[in-house]
Amino acid sequence: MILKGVDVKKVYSSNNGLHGINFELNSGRIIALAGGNGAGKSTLIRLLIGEEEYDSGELQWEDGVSIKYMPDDINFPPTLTAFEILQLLAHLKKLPKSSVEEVLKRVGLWEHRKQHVRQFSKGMRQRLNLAQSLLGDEKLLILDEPTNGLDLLWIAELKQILQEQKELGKTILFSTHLLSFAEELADDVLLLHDGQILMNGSLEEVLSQEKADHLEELFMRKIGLIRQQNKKY
Ligand SMILES: Nc1ncnc2c1ncn2[C@@H]1O[C@H](COP(=O)(O)OP(=O)(O)OP(=O)(O)O)[C@@H](O)[C@H]1O
Repeated sequence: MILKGVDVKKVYSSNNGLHGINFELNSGRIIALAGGNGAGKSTLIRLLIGEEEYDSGELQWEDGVSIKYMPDDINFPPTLTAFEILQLLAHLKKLPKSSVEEVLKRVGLWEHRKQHVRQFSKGMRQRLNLAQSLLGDEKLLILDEPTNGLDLLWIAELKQILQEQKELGKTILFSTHLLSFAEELADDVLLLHDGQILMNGSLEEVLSQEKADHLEELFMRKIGLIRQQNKKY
């Protein structure tokens, strides 16, 4: 297990956030952190990468976990080229120059490496964002809504890229509100709703336990139940 979350609580003044969640993330898996708007996905990611402190509870990390993060948006310096940006990052991390070429080729930006980032489309910026997250050999790769701005071809390519990263021995956690995407890619799922966990475990187990064919069906069923319960009180 790479991480165990015990009663992790982070509540904002709005009374929203994460209300004491318990979960387990297993190593070497692709994990979907799924849920609708305001479910608490970004909040959890901020706690995992240490950008924010939790109010109470505990994150019990396996020894020596290093994290690489792909934010949902990066403001790259607009006057630098894609190559210059990645070269700078590789230099800071003492990575070989060849790693820059490798990741730029993998995200289809090698031909555009000499272009300034301000000329990039949203999808190209997102692929550069993905490329920076692929530089290095951190054990855990956390991606915040990685499909944002990607077209159908690149969403398919993203799935392959993340599978390749898993084959390299990494653990991958990605957030999404697209349950079909989560289902196509993930081994495990952590499904949040209103700062609570609806489901956590292997996708196969979760679906068979709940006798559902798809995550969406299961999600709608659970949400329906929650709404009914709330009506009663
Ligand atoms: N800094 C903050 N101050 C107050 N409330 C916050 C803050 N950050 C998040 N929240 C609230 O916490 C809840 C969870 O937000 P979060 O951004 O984690 O959800 P999310 O699952 O990432 O949603 P989305 O898919 O819309 O990005 C929301 O109700 C949000 O309004």
